[in-house]
Amino acid sequence: MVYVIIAQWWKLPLVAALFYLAATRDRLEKRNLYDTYQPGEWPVTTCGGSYKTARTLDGTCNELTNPAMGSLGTRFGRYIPINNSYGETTNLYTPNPRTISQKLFKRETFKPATTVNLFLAAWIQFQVHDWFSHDPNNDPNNYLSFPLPDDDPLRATGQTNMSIRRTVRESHSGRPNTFNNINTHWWDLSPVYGQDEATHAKLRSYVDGKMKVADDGLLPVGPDGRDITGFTDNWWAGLSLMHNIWTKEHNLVCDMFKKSHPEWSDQQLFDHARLVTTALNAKIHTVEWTPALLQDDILLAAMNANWYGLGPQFLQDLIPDLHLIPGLSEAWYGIVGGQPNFDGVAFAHSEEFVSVYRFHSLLPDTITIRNHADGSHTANTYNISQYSFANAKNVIHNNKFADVAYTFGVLHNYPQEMLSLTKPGVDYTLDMGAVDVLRDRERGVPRYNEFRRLLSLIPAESMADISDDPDTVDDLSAVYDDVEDVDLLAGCLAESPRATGFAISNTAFQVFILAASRRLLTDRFFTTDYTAAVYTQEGLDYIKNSDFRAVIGRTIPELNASVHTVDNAFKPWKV
Ligand code: HEM
Repeated sequence: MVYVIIAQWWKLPLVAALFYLAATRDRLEKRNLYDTYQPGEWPVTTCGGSYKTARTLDGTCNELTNPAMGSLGTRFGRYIPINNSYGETTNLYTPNPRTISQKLFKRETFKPATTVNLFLAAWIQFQVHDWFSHDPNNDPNNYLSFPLPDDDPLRATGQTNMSIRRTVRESHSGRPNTFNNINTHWWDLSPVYGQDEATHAKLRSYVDGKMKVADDGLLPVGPDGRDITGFTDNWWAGLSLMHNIWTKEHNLVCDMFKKSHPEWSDQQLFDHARLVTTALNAKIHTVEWTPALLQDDILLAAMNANWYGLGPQFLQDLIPDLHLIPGLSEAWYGIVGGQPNFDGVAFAHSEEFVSVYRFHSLLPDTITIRNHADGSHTANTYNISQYSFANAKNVIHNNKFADVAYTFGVLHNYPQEMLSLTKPGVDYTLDMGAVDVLRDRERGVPRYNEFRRLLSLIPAESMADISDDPDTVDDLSAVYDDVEDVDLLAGCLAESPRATGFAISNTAFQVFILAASRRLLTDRFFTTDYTAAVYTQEGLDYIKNSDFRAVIGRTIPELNASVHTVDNAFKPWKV
């Protein structure tokens, strides 16, 4: 099939745009999926227990022809050819990552986003932790180190260099380094449930399938000041909120199943509740979160098609899916409940996928808690260090839980980023802008223009091709001598025009197109086993009839009215 690159595809009429996005996805699936395991390298795993009808803790035994696929600790894949994925060496520090952070990422003026609330940021980091993480401790014996620019304000303190630990990696002869995902790749709510027996055992009450909560109904807090839950790296109040909400939701689903299946064991209740809670989370991300981030009619239709299919429900009900023509079947009935498709490559998240989720600019400098009853501001304001890591507990436990959640629902201020972060256990201050840039270079994610070429987009010939805003072009030109040097993150943040309503660039969007379908299409529990036999009909109906407003309303009943003032819980609630 001939593929013509249409730079501003969002200007096409709806149906033509949907065809174009489908063709783009098909092209990306054919050209941009690469396994970093060579034949014979995949770990060997055997399956036991209830793996056929329940998700395993470590993600093994989802794809039964390769039970290690997507499991805890396996390698990231790539969306670019393996030979293009060598980490940078000669230009690793050029231009200086600190210059990019200070000159391009540090915003001087306040830029409020008025169309989404703070749940949007908390939600995506929660999902990111479900999908991936590199080893947060990195390599204590191996540092990346570069001199600070001459005019850097940090020089006044006597500091001359900036150092960060290298990512933990595996070296191979004759091919690029690979990096392991310390989480399961599957979309399985592992941050809530834990991914190893020891962690998981601490989280379970072992009564009626439920997860442990303290007397106040919230997650217990551990001696390190963080909630006792499955994954707490880069912890902050937003993550605590998400983990509490989804733990409560799991327990409510257990109540539902306990009523209809009083004979079920604790484990049966847990397994079914996990399946339902996990699928509901994936559905909300697909048909609510993504359309809130990318507020565009074409995108809304495309995301709904991924989950529900384009066919009207009554026709889908009349004619069961016979899976006769796979592509057509998926378009008409949706991915969920259909046949899996790996496009010949084992499922794994990719380094390029990690790169486009570097959304640190979504974080607010301060959060002022508001009273959910009347919208008034309380006296409790927290800056980043006060709402992050162990301090997150002060936000959650020194305020009413409903007030914190309400604040996230109505807050829509996204001012500056965190360019001097102190992380417990890390012996240096993190400039997250510089770190984000350097990590991509270290892990062999190409610079902006090369990335575009490899993902079938037209590369920029000059800085003016990246942005149609003259000030942005000037800023880029002040830092980069050559358009080929522009880093992926810098280019994506600068890129315009964008599709109407899009909070991300069209370049980053290519990765979304590929990954959004793939993480559903390759998972047995979203495809062949998304059935009443595995989930129960009650479970499938529960997923179908719920949205994020329903989850918030159920888990924090005080907010049921507030969250229903909007048609999508990620849009600012009306005060
Ligand atoms: C206060 C909240 C947050 C803190 C304290 C935080 C901190 C960090 C730190 C310390 C790292 C690792 C840096 C390194 O590579 O050495 C990191 C990585 C990352 N963060 Fe955040 N972050 C926060 C919020 C967010 C949010 C809202 C997102 C949105 C998606 C996000 C996305 C990422 C991604 C994609 C990575 C790369 C992960 C990897 O390398 O596997 N973070 N963050």
